[in-house]
Amino acid sequence: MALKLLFPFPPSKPLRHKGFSFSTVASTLTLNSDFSYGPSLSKGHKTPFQAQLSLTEETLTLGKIDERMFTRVFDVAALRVPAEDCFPLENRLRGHLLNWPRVKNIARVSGDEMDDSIRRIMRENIKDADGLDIINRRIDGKAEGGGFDPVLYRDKLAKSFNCRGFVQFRNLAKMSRPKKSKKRENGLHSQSFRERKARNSYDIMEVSGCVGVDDEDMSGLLGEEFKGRRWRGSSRLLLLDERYAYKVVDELPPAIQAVLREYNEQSKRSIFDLVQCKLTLHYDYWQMNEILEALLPKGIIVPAAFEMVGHIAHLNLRDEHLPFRKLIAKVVLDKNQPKIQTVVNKIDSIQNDYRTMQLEVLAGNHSLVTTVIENGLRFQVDLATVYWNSRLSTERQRLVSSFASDDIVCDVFSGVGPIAIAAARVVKRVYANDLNPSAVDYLKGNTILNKLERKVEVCNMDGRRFINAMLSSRRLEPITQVVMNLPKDAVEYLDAFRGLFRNKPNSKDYPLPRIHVYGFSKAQDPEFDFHQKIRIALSEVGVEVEMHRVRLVAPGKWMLCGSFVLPKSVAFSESSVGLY
Ligand SMILES: C[S@@+](CC[C@H](N)C(=O)[O-])C[C@H]1O[C@@H](n2cnc3c(N)ncnc32)[C@H](O)[C@@H]1O
Repeated sequence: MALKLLFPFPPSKPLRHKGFSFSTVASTLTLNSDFSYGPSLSKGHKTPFQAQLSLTEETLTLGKIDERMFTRVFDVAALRVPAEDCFPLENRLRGHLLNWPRVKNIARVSGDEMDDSIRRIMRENIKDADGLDIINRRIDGKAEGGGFDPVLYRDKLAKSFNCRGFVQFRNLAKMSRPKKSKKRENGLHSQSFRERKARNSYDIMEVSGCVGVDDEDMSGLLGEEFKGRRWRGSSRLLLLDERYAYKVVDELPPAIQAVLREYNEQSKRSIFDLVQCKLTLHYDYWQMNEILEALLPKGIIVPAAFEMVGHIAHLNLRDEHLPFRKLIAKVVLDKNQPKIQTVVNKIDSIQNDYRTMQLEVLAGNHSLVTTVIENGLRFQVDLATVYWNSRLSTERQRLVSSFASDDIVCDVFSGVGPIAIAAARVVKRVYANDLNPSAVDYLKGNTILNKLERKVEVCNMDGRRFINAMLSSRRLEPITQVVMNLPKDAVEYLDAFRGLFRNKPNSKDYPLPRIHVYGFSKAQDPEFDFHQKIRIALSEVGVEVEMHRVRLVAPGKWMLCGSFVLPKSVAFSESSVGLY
């Protein structure tokens, strides 16, 4: 956070208190009736320019936000203290300092810094009222005998050059001028978020006036003889709690009064002032919900959450939000960059075979290809063509943690491979399949991305055919785990296991796989309901199923995982279901 402090404005109307003199600050302040702690858009005051700004149709429907509308100015009191006393005092005054989120309570004062070597020279040379003139002459290289001090020389050079070259010799300056960059438009709203973030300037503060000590007075630092001179030495502002914004010293808590008294009386170098500042908070300061609350029409619930898939924010907006979807997306993007680069909204519920979503890109770049990191693995996905759901990450972890190193896993509906590839880290071998050719392409890519391609064999066929091929094959090692993660339909595929083992050699001793099948249930007793569905699909009553509730996908609708060992009666059944 950088605080830009402009001061001092000439104080008006002096007050007096026990040896200190104070000034009130001329202000156009309108006190607000919002007494909650901390800054808010409804507190503070707007600049006269802002008063002319209003919400436009463009803002609401196209999401073109004039960020200047969100600038708010707050009056804050501060102690202006010598820089070196700042940290001890911060500790001592804890509880009395400003405690606003993301606002530091120590503020830098522009031009407050004095180089140590200058300080030393000041001490050594300034013995009388002409001392400053001597210093000035030394800076300008006109000092008698002394020559340049390296620090002062550097200072002088800094005045002759700037980043574009020589300040005074324009032709020479051209030679050292950096390449032209695009001229920035005027106004904060035109700067990109990154630029401002880089400069850490989401809150900018100005000192509106200085109460107590004449700013031209240097006597505190250099002794009485320098009263009335310009320089004051390094200082910082300790921002006081918002309760003290309009207080004079008499009204401050004893702890602060004691500090002021102590330092002003004891220290000859004291520059302790009570000053009144204007703390200006900009668009970047405010949180997503605060901005949306201010922008959306009253009565509309502010969307509070979104799902993140790599760099993509995935909104699930209600109908009432749809007219403002671009505005909402713009705020989501602004407030979550650079993590979020694209904001999309789901247009329709998932209905197609490949379980892909219909998405509308609302803000940011239009690429729906992203990389997701899940449990230390990297997955490339294209949300336009494949299925992905980050909310299932815990479930995938739970499932894979039940696998052993000698397992051979079949993932029937593997998508881009979050289960198959995670399993490949643990087990001996994985066979992964998906009907969607695009998912299979990404699956192959992801096995390589995670350096597990040698452990994963990828297939692109219908699930039923895959089950048949894998489990009835005589060439393959026995499959020990089968994952069927297609909650809408997977249970319907269980009949594919009927009779698959009847032709195996030594069939009666053949190890039977453990099947993990996913499904939904809206029933009162979801476990019972899903168990019934499994029994019916297997045409077998005596099957013991271990049930796990994965998550509530909609009010009253559970996603479940049923795990069971394929019953012998099903595996060796004489009747089998054909491939249709
Ligand atoms: C719910 S997704 C699960 C993907 C993956 N297991 C995951 O956790 O991300 C279901 C997947 O099954 C695939 N699918 C749908 N019908 C299929 C079928 N008949 N045979 C094989 N795969 C199918 C879809 O393309 C989709 O990738």
